[in-house]
Amino acid sequence: MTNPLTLLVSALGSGAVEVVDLTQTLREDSPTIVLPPEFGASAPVRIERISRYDANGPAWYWNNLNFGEHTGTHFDAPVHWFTGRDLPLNTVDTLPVADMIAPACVIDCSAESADPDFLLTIAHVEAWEAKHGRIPARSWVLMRTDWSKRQGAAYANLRDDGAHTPGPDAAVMRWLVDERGILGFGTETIGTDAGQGGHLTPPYPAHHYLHGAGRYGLQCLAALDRLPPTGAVILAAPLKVHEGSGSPLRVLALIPKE
Ligand SMILES: O=C(O)C(=O)c1ccccc1S
Ligand SMILES: [Mn+2]
Repeated sequence: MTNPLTLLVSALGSGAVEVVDLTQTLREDSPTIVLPPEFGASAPVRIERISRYDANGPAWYWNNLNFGEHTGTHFDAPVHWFTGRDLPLNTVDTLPVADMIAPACVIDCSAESADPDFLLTIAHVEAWEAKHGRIPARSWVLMRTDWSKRQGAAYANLRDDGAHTPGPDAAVMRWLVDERGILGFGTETIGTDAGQGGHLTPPYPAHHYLHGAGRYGLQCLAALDRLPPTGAVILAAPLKVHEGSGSPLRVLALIPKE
């Protein structure tokens, strides 16, 4: 039998499988989640040059990096939320590596997301399933909003009462986890939850139900408009940080070309 990895390498070489980068560049101006002022805050991204072929290092260029775990395009592990705090293998350094490669279902909510407070519901997902088939267990569900096309303040979309960005409602997150057994939920926005998700019941339902079931989140994704509704395979391997709750990472999609 042909080694399936040989087939994959051949398909990559011939262009039969395209690799798409779903990652936003991690920069000093990468936005971080804004929580109510009484809570701790993520550190801003710092890229501190150590040397660049100069007196501090004549033949080499390197930097010190300083950033919060939940910055830029990043991965949420179950330990990140209280509902997942006591689960086994719930940190980025212990979660099963087999979960780092998985298929994706992409739900296009780009039109609806003209309303920054749009919430994805079960009805939206059932309408998607009527066209594309049932969401397979252990799949990523990626909510395409085209929010990654926004720049600066329009991306964070902060108002006096916090961020206004689209996301899932509580019922759909419970349903995706309990009835479809998804591996995780991914968004283009700064959180897997809607910007006003703290006012839903339970608060931040994507975090609540995903991590309570030992499932994962991906945030600040890009280029979801380049993915088909089904058929893509996602590579998402967070940094192996001791007892980490999440990490910035490179997220890649393998897409079969017709
Ligand atoms: O996981 C995140 O980046 C995120 O959205 C978040 C981080 C910390 C506290 C609350 C939230 S809601
Ligand atoms: Mn996060």
